[in-house]
Amino acid sequence: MNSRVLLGVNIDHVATLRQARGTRYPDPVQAALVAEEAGADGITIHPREDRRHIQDRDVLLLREVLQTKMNLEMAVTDAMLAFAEQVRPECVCLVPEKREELTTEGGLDVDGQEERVAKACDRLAKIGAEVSLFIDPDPVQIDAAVRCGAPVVELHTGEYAEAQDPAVREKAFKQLADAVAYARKKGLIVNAGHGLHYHNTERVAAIPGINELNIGHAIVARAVFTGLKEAVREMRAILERARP
Ligand SMILES: CC(=O)[C@@H](O)[C@H](O)COP(=O)(O)O
Ligand SMILES: NCC(=O)COP(=O)(O)O
Repeated sequence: MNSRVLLGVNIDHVATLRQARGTRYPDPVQAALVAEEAGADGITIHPREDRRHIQDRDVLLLREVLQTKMNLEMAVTDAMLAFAEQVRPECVCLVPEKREELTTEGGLDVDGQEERVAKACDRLAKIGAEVSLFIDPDPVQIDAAVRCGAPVVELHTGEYAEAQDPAVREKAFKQLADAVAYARKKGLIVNAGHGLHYHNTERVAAIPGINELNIGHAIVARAVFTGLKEAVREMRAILERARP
């Protein structure tokens, strides 16, 4: 029987709500503990270079209190690598960042900056972090990830998740499913995420070979109406339904 699909809950946008007024609430640290109680297998946080949401204080406190695993998303910069060496998360996911972007727009171009990414992977492996590369579902990028020595890739599901035209969505889904199979053949652990919500996640979770889905914005949005515990439980149930 296939092992269950893991759920990584990204709590960035709890911090977005806090930063909107500069208050001390809602606290993403409290959100992480609630998400863990509700069934999250890990907590994803993305201290962006502009610190628009997650703050260093959040990361340092979470390091002390998380009971599952910390997946630290970060840009490939010396400053963020040094921060990861200070924090020592279980997992680090290297993502592209542009200050002007509303959210992550594409996957990391590993193929175009292989030496830089390989050095980052090596530096993070030395602190015992499991390194994941957030890439488009593209065999060229998957091959580059293998060359860089990353054991994990997280495939960007944005094109599938945000497609309005059914034909475009189906094409993006097939590209994603083919990329999962290709990456698995290369011996990689395959995660996925970005833009997944309560109506488009089940079929992604059902793709054979998917290890973990990282989902945040949709869970936090649902939590506004149902509460975070229920929102995580509902997403957990979708993953169980996809792969009983
Ligand atoms: C890489 C990815 O898709 C997300 O994990 C990332 O955190 C998105 O950035 P925001 O959380 O700032 O929207
Ligand atoms: N890496 C994807 C992630 O952590 C959450 O992305 P989203 O669900 O907030 O779009």
